Amino acid sequence: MKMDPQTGSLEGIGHERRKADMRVLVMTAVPAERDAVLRGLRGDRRFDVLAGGVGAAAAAASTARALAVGQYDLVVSAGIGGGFTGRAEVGSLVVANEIIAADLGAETPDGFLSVDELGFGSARIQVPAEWAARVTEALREAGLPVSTGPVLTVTTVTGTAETARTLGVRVPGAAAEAMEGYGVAVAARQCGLPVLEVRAISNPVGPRDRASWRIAEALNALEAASSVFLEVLR
Ligand SMILES: O=C(O)c1cccc(C(=O)CC[C@H]2O[C@@H](n3cnc4c(=O)[nH]cnc43)[C@H](O)[C@@H]2O)c1
Repeated sequence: MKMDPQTGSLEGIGHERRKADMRVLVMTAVPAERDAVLRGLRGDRRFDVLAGGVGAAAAAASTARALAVGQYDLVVSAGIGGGFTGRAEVGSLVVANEIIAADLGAETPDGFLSVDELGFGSARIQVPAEWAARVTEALREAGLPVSTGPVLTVTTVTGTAETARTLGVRVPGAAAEAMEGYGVAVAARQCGLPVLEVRAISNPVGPRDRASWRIAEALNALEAASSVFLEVLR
């Protein structure tokens, strides 16, 4: 099946054909996330779900390897993540409208310069608006708390209020942070495929308190979201 990787447009493709043909690669970081997604997908053969490792480099390499051997129409980065206070609460879901490598750039005495500003490509990858809207709406209709916004990919989990503030200023409207989305998205883009990122929020972005992370709750939300993928990613 052919799809415009920028817009994700499926125009001209009949519903029945889409249903039959769509193949989706879901990339998580760790096995616990992969297993939550697999539970939600209930063995549907249109989806392959892999745990590609923590961080953008492992995610990009694992995604590229999977895309080299399989035929897919859509790539999804999925897992748990940190939520920006006031944008995404613990236990809720975030669907990315943009995937941003938030610390890819250069520090200067006058502040951070992104790779875009440095003239070395882009730290931002757009999610096709049609897909982001469709998935957000379906999750909401399923009764799951969900928001849409930029999801940041960071190399270091934020551990202070100051860094949380800095990131929020760097990317106005930032909804969540995680560590893999940009890597998955770069691999997908190089193969001409559209990408989505969905995060289940396990912790607030801010002062580190690992003991308070609600991982089980987030994995349950990820499982519930994945069961919605069955209906909407077709
Ligand atoms: O300990 C466990 O049982 C467990 C189960 C599932 C996942 C984990 C992880 O620690 C996954 C690491 C993964 O989580 C993302 N993440 C979560 N919160 C944040 C955050 O605040 N900032 C950045 N990344 C976050 C990240 O994508 C990691 O790959 C443990």
